[in-house]
Amino acid sequence: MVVPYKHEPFTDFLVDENKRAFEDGLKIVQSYLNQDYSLIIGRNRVATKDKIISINPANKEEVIGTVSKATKAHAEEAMQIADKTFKSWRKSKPEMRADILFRAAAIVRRRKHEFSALLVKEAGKPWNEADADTAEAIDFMEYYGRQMLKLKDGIPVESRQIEYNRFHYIPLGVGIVISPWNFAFAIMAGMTSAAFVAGNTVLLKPASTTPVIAAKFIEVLEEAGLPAGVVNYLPGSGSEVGDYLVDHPRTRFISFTGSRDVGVRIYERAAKVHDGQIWLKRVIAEMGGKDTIVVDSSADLDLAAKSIVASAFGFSGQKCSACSRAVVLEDVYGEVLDKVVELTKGLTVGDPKNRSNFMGPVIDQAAYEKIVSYIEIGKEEGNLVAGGKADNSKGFFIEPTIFSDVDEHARIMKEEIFGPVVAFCKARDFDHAIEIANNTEYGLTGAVLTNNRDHIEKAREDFHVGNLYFNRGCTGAIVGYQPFGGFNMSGTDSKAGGPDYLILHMQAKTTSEML
Ligand SMILES: NC(=O)c1ccc[n+]([C@@H]2O[C@H](COP(=O)([O-])OP(=O)(O)OC[C@H]3O[C@@H](n4cnc5c(N)ncnc54)[C@H](O)[C@@H]3O)[C@@H](O)[C@H]2O)c1
Ligand SMILES: N[C@@H](CCC=O)C(=O)O
Repeated sequence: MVVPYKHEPFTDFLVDENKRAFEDGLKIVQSYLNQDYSLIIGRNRVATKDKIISINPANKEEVIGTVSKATKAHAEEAMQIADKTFKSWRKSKPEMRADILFRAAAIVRRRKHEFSALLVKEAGKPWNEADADTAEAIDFMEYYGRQMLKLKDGIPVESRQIEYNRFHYIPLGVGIVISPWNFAFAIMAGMTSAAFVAGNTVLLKPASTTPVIAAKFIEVLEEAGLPAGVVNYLPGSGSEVGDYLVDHPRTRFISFTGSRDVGVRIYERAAKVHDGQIWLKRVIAEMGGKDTIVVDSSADLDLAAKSIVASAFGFSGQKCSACSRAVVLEDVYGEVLDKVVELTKGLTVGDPKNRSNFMGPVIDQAAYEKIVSYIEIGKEEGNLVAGGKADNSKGFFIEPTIFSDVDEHARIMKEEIFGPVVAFCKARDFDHAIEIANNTEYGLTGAVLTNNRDHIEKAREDFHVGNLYFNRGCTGAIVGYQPFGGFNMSGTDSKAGGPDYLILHMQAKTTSEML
């Protein structure tokens, strides 16, 4: 009997023992920096000449690892293996597949701080953010394993006396999992786990900035007993390997998390039926956000300020759920802004290997340039009241930045920046605040700070986001507690870590036997 699911607790780093354990994790990771990682295609480790070099975004000189880079030929070989493996894997017992996930979760839990330390180095995550990423990876494995056990016998349907009807779920086939770098462990592991525990085989293309954590995850799956060929590891260029696999006629589904533009491209390409293709591909896409915290006149303003700061600047604002817009009712606007500026001035930015730094770097040069260009746009569109400086001499560091008095239609109020930049906008009244909150093409997360019950109910009905929070920040959904995913251009309305997520990786079959 499997014990009921509970989310993995976060580590309290004020406890000396935990702090030391994390420092040990950093030492372990340091001992295996700069190793070479091969592609994994079926049973074969395939080393290529062309490499992806994963670097530490806080220290560009430090190489985390070199990773073989798949070509289209490797993608084709992996597709054939995955397709062949599907023939046996689809018949494997769901209990066995779930057990592999439970074992994998246990292995990661035992090496938790090592995995988090790797995220500090490879993704530039501060300790607490890295700890939460690893905890979420564990949660996804534990949760999806249990969901599979719930779904394995299907759902009861009615039968007449002359017949026996059954309704159960069967897997889809080969799935392409394309994951982002920002939850380099949790999202990559969650998408992969959901796909294979449902009985599919997988070609995993991790983000090119964080391929090493994905390689380590595959090692864990192997140790947990996952047969060769079920999950194949194929780092490579999105436009080359990604397009090839998305277009492939044997691809049955694509599970993608990343930016709006790449998501739309995949969605469009997947809609085309290629020669030899005998199904319509399914696309599960989780995309960007432009997330808003609304502060009502009745709110606890200290709580509001803390929530904005944590949601805007945690992990340097590089969360799809990050608060990049604070919409504040005019009578409390000045007070909230002052409090947020004050808290922000106390934040430290630096190498996340030192626990004292609240914020680390942004992920790479391209992200750095994009964010800096939005800071320049912000200077035209609002008043710079905190931060604004950036330094990429050693790593990609950008100060937490606040713009005040930004018009509701300004670009920094509409476009995803994906960095530590928040725009403040004044609302006339609560209805106006919700109108502003809904005025982007996204619909991922949002929060409302209020003590007005009518306003809570209005927001519940009219604030059109997949994850809406009251009297807290807008980041930090927990698997199984706050299923996560957005509306409109934030994706295909799926909910990762929710009770209906696994079904997206399966198809329902009805059988009816005459008695
Ligand atoms: N909704 C969510 O749950 C969620 C979660 C995390 C991140 N995100 C979003 O992800 C973005 C940040 O992540 P990112 O920078 O890694 O996104 P990205 O779109 O640049 O890349 C995501 C993945 O797609 C791959 N890719 C790139 N071009 C491709 C192509 N033509 N075909 C197939 N694959 C291709 C990349 O290599 C990477 O593995 C932000 O927009 C953020 O909001 C959304
Ligand atoms: N699930 C995470 C965000 C994932 C996207 O980056 C959160 O709720 O903050």
